[in-house]
Amino acid sequence: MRKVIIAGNWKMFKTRAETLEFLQGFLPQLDTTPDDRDIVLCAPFTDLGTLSRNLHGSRIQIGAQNVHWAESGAFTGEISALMLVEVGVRYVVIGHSERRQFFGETDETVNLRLKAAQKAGLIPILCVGESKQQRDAGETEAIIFKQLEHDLIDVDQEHLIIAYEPIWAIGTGDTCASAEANRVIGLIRSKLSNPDMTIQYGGSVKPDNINEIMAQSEIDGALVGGASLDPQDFAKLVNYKV
Ligand SMILES: O=C(CO)COP(=O)(O)O
Repeated sequence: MRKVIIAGNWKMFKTRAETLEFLQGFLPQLDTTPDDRDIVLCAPFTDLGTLSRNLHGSRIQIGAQNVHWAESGAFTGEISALMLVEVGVRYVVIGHSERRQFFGETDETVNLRLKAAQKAGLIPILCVGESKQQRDAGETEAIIFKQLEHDLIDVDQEHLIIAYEPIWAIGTGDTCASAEANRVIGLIRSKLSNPDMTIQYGGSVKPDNINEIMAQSEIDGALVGGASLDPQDFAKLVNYKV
């Protein structure tokens, strides 16, 4: 049985006060959430301690949005996997398209981060996906296969989640048709040594399309940006019905 994970990626949103306000609105709505799904919140570094203190004993697990590959060292501004583990983090997003696009992330550094995260006991959420230009040029499969081939060198596929996030669907409201997301995720699965890996879809997932997305046979969850910021919307997402 593949594990279903609904994860919020807060990106660079929410101060500590806003995080507490979110929890106040969201937590009471978890009472009716079926336990066949895991829930993860991937927050900015400065919110991780707040989440950890306030989610003790809760079913929500905590994720970060990046991690450096070295265990420690003179890397001003970076955070190590051990530092994340120490504040109660269990998951970490690696290779998000925003990091590949704006911060020089390459398949080589993604691979280093994946291995360092796993070594410390974190479960990476590896993001892959094509741009609009690549899709229009018919390169979707080639781009994703290339990402997987390089990113996964010597990576443990038993302790890994993949998120298929077509770049053109992120933050645009232009969701990938669920059948197409299902097709691409099926192709991703065919390249893996662990066929039971949880593979999420990400890109404009909202309360009004989550049921259709989760009804797809290959899709094991969602990585949600914008709609995870609102406690009512995120509650609707984790309470999806198929
Ligand atoms: O990038 C995403 C999640 O990592 C998706 O963002 P949106 O849900 O805002 O499109």
